[in-house]
Parts: sequence; structure tokens; C-alpha cells
Amino acid sequence: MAEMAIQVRDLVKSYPRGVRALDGLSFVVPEGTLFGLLGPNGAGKSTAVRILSTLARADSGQALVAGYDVVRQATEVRRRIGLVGQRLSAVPTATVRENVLLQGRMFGLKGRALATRTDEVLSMLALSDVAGRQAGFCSGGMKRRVDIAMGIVHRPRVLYLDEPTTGLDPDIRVQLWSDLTALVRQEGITILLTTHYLEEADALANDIAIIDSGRIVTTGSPETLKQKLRGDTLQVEFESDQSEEAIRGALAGLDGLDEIRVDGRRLHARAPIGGAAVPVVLARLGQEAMAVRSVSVSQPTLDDVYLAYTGRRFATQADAGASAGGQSS
Ligand SMILES: Nc1ncnc2c1ncn2[C@@H]1O[C@H](COP(=O)(O)OP(=O)(O)OP(=O)(O)O)[C@@H](O)[C@H]1O
Repeated sequence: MAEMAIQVRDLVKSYPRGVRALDGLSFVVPEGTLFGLLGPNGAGKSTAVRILSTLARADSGQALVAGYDVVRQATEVRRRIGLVGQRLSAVPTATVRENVLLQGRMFGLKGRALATRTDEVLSMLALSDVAGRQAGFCSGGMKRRVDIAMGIVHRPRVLYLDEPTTGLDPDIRVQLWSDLTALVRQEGITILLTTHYLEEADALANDIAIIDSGRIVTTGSPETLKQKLRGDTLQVEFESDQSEEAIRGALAGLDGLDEIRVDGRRLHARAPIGGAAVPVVLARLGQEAMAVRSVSVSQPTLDDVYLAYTGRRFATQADAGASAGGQSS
């Protein structure tokens, strides 16, 4: 069996005024994989990352990182982790190279070894050409890469990335995804990534865990989780808002139609064969004079997985989170 880079068991953490940020959080991350922790604002992702990086203590439960206990062996853990938080950490008036050198020095690297390793990470993150530029003058995507270079210069076994692409342009995000995949491959590093973007987790993660109110509601590879939702996703958009009760009434008794949810003008349901369900569903809605604007049938996405386990759509919450917590590029 693969060695586990991170083992989290039953973590509980409460903040003042009764906020239970973690409520029995448990998951494992095999070495050399990229693990995505997905959840809306306030789900407890940052709290988990802070505990796993020894910056905060859980009330109870246990966490091992690279085989070391985050409380009893905090120094050992700190030596083996890199943390790229939501805020940029590079000194804006220092050059890209100076920032990475400084970080390496803080972890005890010196002389030729430090210089060689700095050049290596700059090259790995496509920063060699801007090594002499002040970090403050770099674009948003480059600044993120500088942060990551700083996070890995000391060759950590585990790298935490807390929403690394929030606020970045889509094409820059995709570029960063390929940088991260290369890091896992070249450095054998384990990455724990928190994200608001489902497609990011889908594209990058070997395994994901969906976190909701401080607990993991499901975990597995994106493919497995999607396959578990058998059938197709059926979405209908109406001309005007509809009541869930009226729609349920109209569709009552339709064979195989499942997980019916109504959100304003949208109806979401699962059907064993989407294409076959469309005419029947449209006929029933037509009988009730519910005017339909559009219909779509698709394979399950991670958003459907999220909906199936939490009863809510991820996208709406994530949009709110991204704009609330985003940084400009
Ligand atoms: N220092 C604190 N004091 C009090 N409550 C806190 C503190 N930090 C976090 N919380 C609360 O704990 C819960 C979990 O927060 P956390 O930041 O871990 O969630 P998150 O999933 O990382 O959200 P985000 O995506 O916004 O960072 C939230 O209800 C939050 O308001």
C-alpha cells in the first residue's frame, strides 16, 4: 500500500462564539499525489490547512504529516512542508530571485546548494526570464508562481496550496495547473490544494474530498465520484420561476427520474437515459402549461456530485466566494 503523506483523524476545532469549524474531519493523502479539498466559504478548509501546517491547534483529533504528529513533532513537520496561502507573500521590492533565495536561506540552504536549487525552481516554474524583475512588477500569474517557487525551494515533502488560482485569468489558471502537475511528477511532492473551482479539482486532483460544515461528506477520485452517480443529468430552464411542489406534482410517477430539485427557474434531475427522458418530461411540463426555455442533458460533473451529497449547487456558492476572497491579478 502507498505511504500516506497526510493522515487526518477526527479533527475538531471550535472558535469563540460557538463556531465549529471542524467537526470530526478525517482523510488520508497518499504520497506523491495531488489531493483537492473542495468546499464553499466557511466549510473549514483554511482551518484544516492551518492545523496541518502547525499554525493552529485542533481541540481534539490527530494529524500526521510526512509521518510526524503536527502537535508533538511540530518542528519536524515544519521542515517538511511548504505553504502557499491565499495572500501573496513575496517582498514586492525584492527581485523574483532574491525572494526565492531569502526563503531558501530561512530553511538553512546556503552557498552553491542554495543558488543551484533557486535556479532549479525558477526554471521549473518558468520564472528564469523574470528572475531579475522586482516581484511587485510581475503579473498576477507570475506572482503566484513566485509564491510557489518560495514554497518549494527547501524541497518539502508536502505542499499546501490554499486557493492558489483564485482571482487569476482562466488561461493563467490553466498554465498554473500544468506547472503543478509537473511539480508532482518531477519533485515527487504531495500537494494538498483547496479550491473554489470544481473544474480545477477535476483537472488536477488524483483524489478529492468534499468538505461541508467541517466534515468530509465524500471522498475519492473525481472519476469514481462521478461514475457513482449513475445516469445523466437533466436540466430544464423555465421562462419564469416555478414552485418545487408544482414541478414534483407534474413529474410524479415518471420511471427512473430521481434527485428532482428546483431552484427558481431551473429544474435539475437525474435520469437513467437522459435523451429518453426529455420528451416525456417536456410533455408532462407542457400539460401543466409550464413554459420551457431550454433543456440540456449531460454526463455527471463534480457539481452534480456536490449537489448529490450536500443538497446544494457548488457553483453559486463558489462564485460568491471567489468574488469575496479573490485577489486581483
Ligand atoms: N479566527 C477565527 N475566529 C472565529 N471564527 C473563525 C476564525 N477562523 C475561521 N472562523 C470560522 O470558522 C469557519 C470555517 O472557516 P475556514 O476559514 O476554515 O473556512 P474555509 O472553508 O477555508 O473558507 P474560505 O474559503 O472562505 O477560506 C467559518 O465559519 C469561519 O467564519
